[in-house]
Amino acid sequence: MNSLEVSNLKVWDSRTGKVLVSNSSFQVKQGSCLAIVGESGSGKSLTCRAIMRLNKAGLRQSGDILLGGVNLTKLSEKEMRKKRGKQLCLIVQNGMRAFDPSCVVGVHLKETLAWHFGWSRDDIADRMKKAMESVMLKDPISVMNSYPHQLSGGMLQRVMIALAIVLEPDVVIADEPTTALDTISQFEVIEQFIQLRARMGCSMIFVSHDLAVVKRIADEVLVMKDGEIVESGTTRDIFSLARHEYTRYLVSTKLALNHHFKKIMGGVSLVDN
Ligand SMILES: Nc1ncnc2c1ncn2[C@@H]1O[C@H](COP(=O)(O)OP(=O)(O)OP(=O)(O)O)[C@@H](O)[C@H]1O
Repeated sequence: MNSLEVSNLKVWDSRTGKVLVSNSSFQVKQGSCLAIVGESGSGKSLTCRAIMRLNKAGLRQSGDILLGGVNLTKLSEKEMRKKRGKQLCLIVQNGMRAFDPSCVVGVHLKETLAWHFGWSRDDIADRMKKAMESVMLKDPISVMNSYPHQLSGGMLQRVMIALAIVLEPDVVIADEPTTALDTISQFEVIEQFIQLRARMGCSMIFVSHDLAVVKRIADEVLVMKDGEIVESGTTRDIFSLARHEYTRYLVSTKLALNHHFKKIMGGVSLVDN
């Protein structure tokens, strides 16, 4: 069964008429993780934001997006707002952008959860504390009382994952969630994403330019180039039997990089090849 079905998605710039994502169709199976890969500017973020219906005002979109059978493109903005967070959760690259810089993190979390569930302040604090502890945020109370700029990028991403644990969405969309992090935080945050999926059984779209991460986390892969899907398949097939020249280029570049890394690290590998 599919959690999410995207059919003939097109995104274009209404001012210039330029098509930025064209005729894109794909599905995310219940409980599985679909990675979207491709070079910068290939349309990965626009695709994610189109699913959330959060692209900038100058951009238009057409096509159908079914979430659990409900066509999101037919919903009013009010109905869509109820879906965001509770059923469809977007975790972005820069955690700072997800939070209001003028409020401590706890305010944002309480507002989001009170709006979706109407829980009491104590209930929210209790649930968030447990979720934060489960993603290795050691002092949840101090995290909730901190302004976003007082927390590291890795901590902010973990707060977002903790929020997703409490919201229990059907689909989590993670748009390059580790790109802005240092290597150790990247590793830790990826582990939390893997655990999030294992624990909640949610479906996931994971955008990354890092094929080692994709290999670790994704069941299926979608390769985008210039706003089009050029190839899709299981992660195993994409890495071993890529048909499209561009996919082969991506995979071979990664393997060459890994080979180099292995050489300078004396045998430690970034990705199994
Ligand atoms: N608001 C906008 N108005 C016009 N063009 C845009 C807008 N946002 C993005 N684009 C263009 O759409 C194309 C796809 O952008 P998108 O952000 O989806 O790329 P991406 O694959 O996510 O890249 P990256 O890996 O760098 O994040 C790019 O050429 C970009 O310049």
